[in-house]
Amino acid sequence: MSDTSWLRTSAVRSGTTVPPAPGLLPALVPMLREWLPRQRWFAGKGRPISGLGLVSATELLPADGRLGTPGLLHLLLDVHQDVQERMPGSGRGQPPDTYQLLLGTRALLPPALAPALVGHAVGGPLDGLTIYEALHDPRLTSLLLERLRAPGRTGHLRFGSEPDAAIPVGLAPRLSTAEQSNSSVIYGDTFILKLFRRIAPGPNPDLELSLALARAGSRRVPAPAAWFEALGLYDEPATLGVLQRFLPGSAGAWELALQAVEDGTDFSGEARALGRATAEVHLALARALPTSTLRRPQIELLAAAMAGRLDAAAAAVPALRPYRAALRTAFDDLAALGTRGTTLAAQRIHGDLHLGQALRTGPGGWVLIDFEGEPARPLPERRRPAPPVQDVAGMLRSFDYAARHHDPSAPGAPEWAKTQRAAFCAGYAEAAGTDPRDEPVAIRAFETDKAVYEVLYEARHRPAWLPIPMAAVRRLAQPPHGRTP
Ligand SMILES: Nc1ncnc2c1ncn2[C@@H]1O[C@H](COP(=O)(O)OP(=O)(O)O)[C@@H](O)[C@H]1O
Ligand SMILES: O=P(O)(O)O[C@H]1O[C@H](CO)[C@@H](O[C@H]2O[C@H](CO)[C@@H](O)[C@H](O)[C@H]2O)[C@H](O)[C@H]1O
Repeated sequence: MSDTSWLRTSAVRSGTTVPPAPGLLPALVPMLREWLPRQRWFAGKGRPISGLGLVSATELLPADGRLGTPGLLHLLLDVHQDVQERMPGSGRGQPPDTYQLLLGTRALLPPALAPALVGHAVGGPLDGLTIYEALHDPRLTSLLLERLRAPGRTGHLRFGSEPDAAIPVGLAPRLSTAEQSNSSVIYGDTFILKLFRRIAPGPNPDLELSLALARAGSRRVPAPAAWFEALGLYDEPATLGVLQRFLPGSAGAWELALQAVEDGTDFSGEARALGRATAEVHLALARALPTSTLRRPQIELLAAAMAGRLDAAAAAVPALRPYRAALRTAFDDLAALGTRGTTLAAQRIHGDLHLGQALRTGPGGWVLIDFEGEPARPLPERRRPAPPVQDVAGMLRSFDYAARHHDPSAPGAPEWAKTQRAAFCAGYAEAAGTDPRDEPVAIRAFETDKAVYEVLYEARHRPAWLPIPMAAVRRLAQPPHGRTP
């Protein structure tokens, strides 16, 4: 029998490593070690886990040990991994990543885990309890919604909501099957709860920006209704989850674009509308949140960071190495802008804009989601004002992805992508009053930076997709001529 006393602990300070003493957590550790890397949202794939440390454990529903009665355990867990290049800036002494886990605990036999939960066991029995991924258990995800309906604290968890959020009782939950970096539960086609998997101190921009936009009256984002965060563990609260309006029947821009490529139908009207929507979001963000001006030192720093990311990506992905010098010129040209006295306007932006982040609620009715920024970058960096052309470049890259998805070397791909890219920029210019194509140096630098990120991302997560950003790398390595796209 294992000791479950740690289950009653409301929090353990960060930095505590799992003691090699008897107890449920030490017994759970080998199972989590094996289970974590198999999860879609686990960002540290390919690097061995060298240690796990408990940051906090909160029982949202105590496991009382009665047969079949589930308990809900909220864990924040530090995952230490052997150092290997991951993103620039990472090196020896790299801090652990903190992950959020929601675990169901159920006494077994009889009844054993319901068939729907069997494939989601983490392990056990430990102290008579089987441990499983709670998000597959509707009893537990319903409980989570109930908790969000009632603002207040449980241990180190604080639940908050918008004053006018009307969250009905009894909405049926289902776990989203979308390929995503986090985990989402949909409640009755009315709300969607995103649970951030990798946690950092400070407001998560997905909540921060969508709340600012919704409060400013923007209809280009699903309005947040409630959220929860970890308190008292870091200098600042850490956002753990956000409940937003679900857009039933919406269609993803990525799927619509792929369909258009396959059918050979025109997508430029939608691309133009998407450009307008992006510009509207940028204008609203610039009004609602702080802006800044990037001058020579900041522009040089920006270019140096891009060059650093290129070096780190080239170290990790050999296919990138022959293009490194040529790609580098894009960043040198950006730095030269600063040297010549050009300034760049910076503001809060989406930070990881691509077709997968836009949902269409009707013809031309685009809504943007997932304002988290690039998940691999540190949170303070993701919250810093940046030139809005970064988002434009992200979307331009995405049209290229859609064009090459079926066949990376399809002869029609460059032309299809070029048409959509031009339409997107035209739509953006209509709403913003400034045309991103008038900033070719910045666009090329950001596009190159994004393509480099994608090479690393695909090498890690979807090696079969690597030829898509590699085609862009070859294009971007050519000397620039004139306006983009
Ligand atoms: N408000 C919403 N309404 C409808 N579907 C949504 C909504 N928010 C997210 N989704 C769906 O969930 C998927 C994943 O959401 P996203 O915020 O991008 O998660 P992640 O950051 O984990 O990648 C989206 O691609 C979309 O299909
Ligand atoms: O949506 P996420 O926040 O999880 O973003 C990550 O995953 C994306 C893929 O799911 C990745 O996007 C890349 O692939 C897309 C097609 O699947 C394509 O539309 C994008 O242009 C391309 O960058 C994104 O980079 C990554 O951060």
